[in-house]
Amino acid sequence: MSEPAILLDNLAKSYGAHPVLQDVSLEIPAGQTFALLGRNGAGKTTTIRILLGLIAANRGVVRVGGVDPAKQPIAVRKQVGYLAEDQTMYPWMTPSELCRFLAGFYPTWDSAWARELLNRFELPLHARIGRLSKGQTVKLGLAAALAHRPPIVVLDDPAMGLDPVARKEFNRHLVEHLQAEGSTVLYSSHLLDEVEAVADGVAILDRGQIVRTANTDVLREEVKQFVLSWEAIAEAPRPQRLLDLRRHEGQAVLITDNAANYQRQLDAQQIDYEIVNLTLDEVFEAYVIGRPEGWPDQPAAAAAVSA
Ligand SMILES: Nc1ncnc2c1ncn2[C@@H]1O[C@H](COP(=O)(O)OP(=O)(O)OP(=O)(O)O)[C@@H](O)[C@H]1O
Repeated sequence: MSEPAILLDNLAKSYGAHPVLQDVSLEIPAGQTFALLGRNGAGKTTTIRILLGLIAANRGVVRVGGVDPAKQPIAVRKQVGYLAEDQTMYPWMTPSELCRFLAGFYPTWDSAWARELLNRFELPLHARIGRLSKGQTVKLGLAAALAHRPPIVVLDDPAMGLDPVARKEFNRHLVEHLQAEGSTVLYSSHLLDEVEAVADGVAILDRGQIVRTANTDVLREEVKQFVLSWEAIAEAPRPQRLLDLRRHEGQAVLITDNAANYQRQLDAQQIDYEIVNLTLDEVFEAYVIGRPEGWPDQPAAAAAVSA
């Protein structure tokens, strides 16, 4: 098998005594678009900054295009197009001047491609960057990240602060680019619905740990909601991997990421249930805010627990 474009193995990072990443492992094959999902403070930016060699991990192996960013940060930056969460660009420059400036740093800078990206994103070439809207600034950041034709693209929450239409437009540009270039993309976000249209795979990061890595189709297939009567739940088996359990209007509403297996178990016991497909947003919520506690052992306990 060929080497993954991005590899993290057993990564750990603390700020002082505060652990931020613990045992983070991830492999992104070349050519894939991968979303790193997590709530605010989950550790997405920290992971990305380690990947780019901007900060060092305390433990673990990191390889970007086969290179260790802690040892060769410049070699990594040359093959990565990076859009930072909080990009600071010189406000007095124009997009056209910024491109000329950046071209000096990247031997592979493609001026014709840069110009085409600026046109495609409908950016004014000669307006001061400080005068651009938030959406235009993000698009300029994307153009700057892509214009040296990097094999790997890392985007830290690129759609943050954009309105829904601008986010869709941004994603459309991104998808078009990906189809044209075949780059590997790591994309951090907490906007699931949009990620769904773009990503081949996702990793869900929760409080510094990866709680699930999967292809988006697999996630939708494996993670489902079951609704059964609260009385039935006392007789029903507890799902092997229960992510959430709520009581709602006399019914048990539960989410498991082993849906096919649980369905077989319920069928075998002839327990009535309804099965509900979830959006990627709901899947994400089940992993990061699901509460699997409160499974009743006996009918008496079942009557006592309520959401
Ligand atoms: N330089 C720093 N010093 C101390 N703590 C930090 C530093 N940078 C980040 N942290 C802490 O590390 C944790 C993870 O932060 P990080 O920015 O990686 O999260 P994130 O998932 O990118 O969040 P967001 O979606 O809000 O950008 C947070 O608790 C944050 O306060």
